[in-house]
Amino acid sequence: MIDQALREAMQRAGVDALWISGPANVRAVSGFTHPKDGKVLVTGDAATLFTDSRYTVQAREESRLPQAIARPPETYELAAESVKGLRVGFEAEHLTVANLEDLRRHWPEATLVPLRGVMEGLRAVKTPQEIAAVQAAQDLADRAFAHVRPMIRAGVREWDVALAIEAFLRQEGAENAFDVIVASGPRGAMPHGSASMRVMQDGELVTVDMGARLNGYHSDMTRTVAIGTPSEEMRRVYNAVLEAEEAAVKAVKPGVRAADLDKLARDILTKHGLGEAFAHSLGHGVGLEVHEVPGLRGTSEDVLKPGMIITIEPGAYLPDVGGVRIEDLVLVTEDGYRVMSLSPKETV
Ligand SMILES: CSCC[C@H](N)C(=O)N[C@@H](C)C(=O)N[C@@H](C)C(=O)O
Repeated sequence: MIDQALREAMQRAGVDALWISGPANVRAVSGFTHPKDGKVLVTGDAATLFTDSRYTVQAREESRLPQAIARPPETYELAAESVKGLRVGFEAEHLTVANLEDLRRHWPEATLVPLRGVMEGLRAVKTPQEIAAVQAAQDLADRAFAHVRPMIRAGVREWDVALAIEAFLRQEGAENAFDVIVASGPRGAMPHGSASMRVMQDGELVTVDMGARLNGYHSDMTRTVAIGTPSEEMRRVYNAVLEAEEAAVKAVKPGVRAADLDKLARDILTKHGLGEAFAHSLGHGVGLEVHEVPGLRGTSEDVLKPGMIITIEPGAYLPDVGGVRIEDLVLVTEDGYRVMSLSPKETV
C-alpha cells in the first residue's frame, strides 16, 4: 500500500518522509502481522520495515517491504542516514514522548513534524480484499451469535454467554474483537457493560455487543433481545432505537456527511424523548481496528465514500432502568449501502 495515495498524502502534509509507528498502520503498509513490534520508514523513493530478530523469518515471509532487523537504539542509527536533512512526519497519536525524544537524539539533522490521521484517512476506504476479510469476520460473529442466542434466558449468567461467544470464535481460529458486552436489565444502562456474573431475569432486555477478529480484521455488531415480555417503557425504547437505526442505515450512501447521519438518528430519538439518553456517537469505521475513520458524530468532518465500512449503532440508556443498542455493520457501496451483519433483529 506504499502507493501513490500515500505519497500524495505526505506531499499534502508537507513532509519528505514518514515514520509509521501505529500498529494498524504498520500492518496496512507492510503486511507484517506483528506490527506492535514493527515500524516503517517511508522516504521519497523507498520504504523499510524495521523489526527485531524475534521476527526475522516472519517478517521475511509476510512483509511486502524490505526489512531491517535491529532493536532500538540501533534501529534509529540504521535509519539516521536516510532521514538526514529531511522533514520527517511522525504519528503524533501513536509515538510516545519517550520515542520522540529518542528520534530527536538520533536524527539531529532531520526536522520532525507531528502529523495526525494520515494513514488512518487512507485506511478508511477498504480494498476488495479487506472488505472480504471484514465480511468473513462478521459472518463468523453472526454464527457465534446464533450459537449463543438460546442461552439468553432467565437463570443464565451474562458471563456464560460471553464465554460461549469467545469459545466459539476461538474454535474457529478467531478471537474477540473486544471484551464481549452482555448487559442485562439495569446493566443495560451502561453502553459498555462488559459481561458480569449477573444472572439474567425474566422480563429483561439484554444487550449483546460483540465482534470477531479474524486474520487481523474486525467485525462489530450489537443486538438487544428480550427475555419474556419487558416493561412497556423498555419496549417503547427498543422500538424508538430500532426506528433510528433503520432510518440511518437506509440513508447511507456516498457523499453523505457523517455528522448528518448522526443527526438523523439523534433527531428520531429526540422526537421520542430519548435525545439525552443517546450517550455516544452513531458509529465508526471498522477494519484493522474496531474504531477507525470515519467517525459518525456531530463534530465529524468525514464524508462517506464507496468502500468504507461503518457501524450504525444508536442506543438509549436510562440509568437504573436499562438500555437498548442496535448495531449493524454496513458497507458503503457505489450507489448506497450493503448491510454486512445478518443476525436477525427481534420484535420486542
Ligand atoms: C471498546 S470497543 C467497543 C465496541 C463497541 N461496539 C462500540 O463501538 N461502542 C460504541 C458505543 C462506541 O464506543 N462508540 C465510540 C466511537 C464513541 O461514541 O465514542
